Amino acid sequence: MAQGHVTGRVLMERAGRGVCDAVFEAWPDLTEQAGRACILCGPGNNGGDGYVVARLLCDRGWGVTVFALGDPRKLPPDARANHTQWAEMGQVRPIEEAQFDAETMPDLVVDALFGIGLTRALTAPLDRLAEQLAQVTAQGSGRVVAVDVPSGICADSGRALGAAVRADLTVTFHCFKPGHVLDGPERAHSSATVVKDIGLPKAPMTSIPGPAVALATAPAAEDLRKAGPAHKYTHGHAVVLSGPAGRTGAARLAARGALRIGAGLVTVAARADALPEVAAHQTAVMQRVVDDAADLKAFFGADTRANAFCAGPAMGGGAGARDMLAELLALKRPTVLDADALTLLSEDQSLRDALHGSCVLTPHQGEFARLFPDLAARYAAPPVSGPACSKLDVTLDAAVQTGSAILFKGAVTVIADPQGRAVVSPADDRTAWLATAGSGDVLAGFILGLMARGHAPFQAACHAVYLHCACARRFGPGLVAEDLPETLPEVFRALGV
Ligand SMILES: NC(=O)C1=CN([C@@H]2O[C@H](COP(=O)(O)OP(=O)(O)OC[C@H]3O[C@@H](n4cnc5c(N)ncnc54)[C@H](OP(=O)(O)O)[C@@H]3O)[C@@H](O)[C@H]2O)[C@@H](O)CC1
Ligand SMILES: Nc1ncnc2c1ncn2[C@@H]1O[C@H](COP(=O)(O)OP(=O)(O)O)[C@@H](O)[C@H]1O
Ligand SMILES: [K+]
Repeated sequence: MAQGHVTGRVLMERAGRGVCDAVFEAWPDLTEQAGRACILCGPGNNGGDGYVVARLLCDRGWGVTVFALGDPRKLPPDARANHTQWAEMGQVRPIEEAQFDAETMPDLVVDALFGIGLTRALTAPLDRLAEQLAQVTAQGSGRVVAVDVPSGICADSGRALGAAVRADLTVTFHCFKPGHVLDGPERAHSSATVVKDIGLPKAPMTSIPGPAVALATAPAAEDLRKAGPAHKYTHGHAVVLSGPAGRTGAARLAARGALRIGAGLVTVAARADALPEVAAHQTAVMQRVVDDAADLKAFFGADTRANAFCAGPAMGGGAGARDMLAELLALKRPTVLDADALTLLSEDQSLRDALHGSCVLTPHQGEFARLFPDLAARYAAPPVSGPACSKLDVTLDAAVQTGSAILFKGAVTVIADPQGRAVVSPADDRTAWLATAGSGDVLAGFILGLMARGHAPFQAACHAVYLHCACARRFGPGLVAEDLPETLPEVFRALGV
């Protein structure tokens, strides 16, 4: 397991030390007096990390019991060396003897059964142990720390391959793996995950391994700045197609988002009967009567200054909306497709065929399933072997299928483009406040505004998701959709824009 000039043995030592450090940082009460720990060690290098943790806790005076899966003589070399070192200090008992109940539960259980090498579901007695641990910790006894990944969870996807350890804390090394940040249809298997640096090259915590996959990062301030001798058209003209009277709120939210993110001009295009409603609520946003597809073509077909469009939020269905969408796609300009536009796309193959490389589709889970039933079924099927199908995989496939950028919303959002680039935006307690009516409409407006400003579709989508989450984090609890555009100036200032 050598990596450059650092030996695998050194990395394993650092990994074990990282686990101990993270445990005492997370639970300072455990530093007050030496406690009791139970370490579950697997047949690979994850188990090797476990033997290091056993030794380090023992050095601190802890009472340590180690249970091992399989024959330790068959461990890979670094893990075997750490097993040998531990065997001079304490016992190793077969995993079959392990069991957990509230009376005998130690202060700390270390899950070092499997890490990134898990290939299939846990079998007896491990599935039983995972279940016992979940029951005992749910009653408030003991704490479980997972080394690298909770055992039973696929590190590539975050999916449970059957039974899985439920950890209070997961300590991973060098950088997050996709499984730490993606969510699956199953419940989360770790309450918290921390990354410990083990001295490998490349800055930790900024990327996740795999082909061109990264965590969402802040846009560079200069990418968002307005400077120099510009006029409003330099920053683009964004157009939002509105729904009918009584349903214009979604388009107005998107328009406000586009304006705040810096589009030079924003127009809401609405049917004549809906226009007074739009006008009553907007000042800086312009309005234009667009009753049908012919109007759309007449007003915007030749006017190439209208350089980005958004269709879908509360737009409605039916033949009129369908024809409008067909006309819009024929313009081949940067276009965000959300909500009702996605439903129209899922019902009409000719619309789908008209998608192009300047489109961004922003489905939530239900819309994704309507648009891509095969991919959704693959994702929903309970996985039994690794690497399991992930939200990342299906978003990348959807981007290839449509030839457009796909932004798959949810607590965790994944953005992918047809060239195979992908970005994952992780969830936290603050971004959970984005689960409020209209926040998706604002996100569509953010993407629209950035595309109007000249950002390429994939980049606009990535920046918009980051800024959307940053607004939620900055505003905090109580957030409603209207707050998102109004928080953007503060977020811009914090980024140095
Ligand atoms: N990379 C690095 O730089 C560093 C890595 N480090 C550590 O190494 C860990 C990766 O180690 P690893 O590759 O040895 O894999 P690991 O997770 O121990 O499991 C493989 C073993 O499990 C077995 N097995 C799999 N599924 C099974 C099942 N359901 N039921 C039963 N058996 C099953 C599998 O057997 P097989 O599938 O071949 O039959 C094989 O024997 C990583 O997560 C981190 O903790 C750190 O030290 C820091 C530096
Ligand atoms: N736990 C969550 N569940 C659903 N959406 C969430 C969650 N956390 C954050 N979000 C974000 O909130 C937004 C909701 O958008 P959407 O589902 O289109 O709602 P709406 O149509 O009401 O605007 C998306 O950007 C999504 O990523
Ligand atoms: K583990």
